[in-house]
Amino acid sequence: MSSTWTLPDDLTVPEPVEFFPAAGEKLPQHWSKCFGCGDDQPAGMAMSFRAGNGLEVTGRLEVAKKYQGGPGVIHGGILSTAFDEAQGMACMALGSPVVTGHLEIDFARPIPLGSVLEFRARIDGVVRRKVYTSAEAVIVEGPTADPDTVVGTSRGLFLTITSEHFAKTKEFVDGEPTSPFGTSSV
Ligand SMILES: CCCCCCCC/C=C\CCCCCCCC(=O)SCCNC(=O)CCNC(=O)[C@H](O)C(C)(C)COP(=O)(O)OP(=O)(O)OC[C@H]1O[C@@H](n2cnc3c(N)ncnc32)[C@H](O)[C@@H]1OP(=O)(O)O
Repeated sequence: MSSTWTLPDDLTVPEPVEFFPAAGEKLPQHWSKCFGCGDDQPAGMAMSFRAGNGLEVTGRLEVAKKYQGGPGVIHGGILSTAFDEAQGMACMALGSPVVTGHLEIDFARPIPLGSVLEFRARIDGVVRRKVYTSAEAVIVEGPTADPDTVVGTSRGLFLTITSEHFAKTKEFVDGEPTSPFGTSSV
């Protein structure tokens, strides 16, 4: 791995908000039209998430045949999207919407089509509006499944935002969302 990623000295580690689900419970979608997790997005990746301990979440992705990059393996952009989603969902523990500012991925092992990936993502700490996150992925089902072998890692900086952030792009939403703005923040 080659990276300039470093955690700042003034990092603080927040407590999850009180309405964040308990460990093992499902997380709500942040936005039903989301390509990563929305159930109102037929073309999407349909990722699902559960709360972990503290500031960690776990996510699940079934690697469909349409996600192919090289012969028989996942496209790197799909894996990057899944990390983006997983680390964004970890930020739900703050109770504030976020967007990705910076994301960097290491692709450690080939991931065959038909695998089921588990993502373990967490908030490492915050500085003002900056949320530092990291994650790993393992294959939990499929021909090369091994929950102890990390197949990809990621580090990402997310920024907390207000609902104003999406005011200018609201008119471009495709169709009527099943979960409206206001209840679904990003
Ligand atoms: C239990 C129920 C809970 C319910 C509530 C929870 C709701 C759900 C919560 C969460 C789920 C989310 C799941 C999402 C998953 C998918 C996410 C995506 O894919 S998002 C799409 C891609 N990203 C964009 O489209 C952003 C585009 N970029 C921007 O809009 C801006 O650049 C933005 C907002 C990122 C920053 O702009 P500025 O004007 O607001 O802020 P400035 O002043 O520039 O920066 C603030 C600080 O951040 C640093 N910064 C900003 N960008 C940086 C970067 N790229 N690298 C390093 N530092 C950066 C700056 O240096 C500054 O640092 P200094 O405070 O001064 O120390």
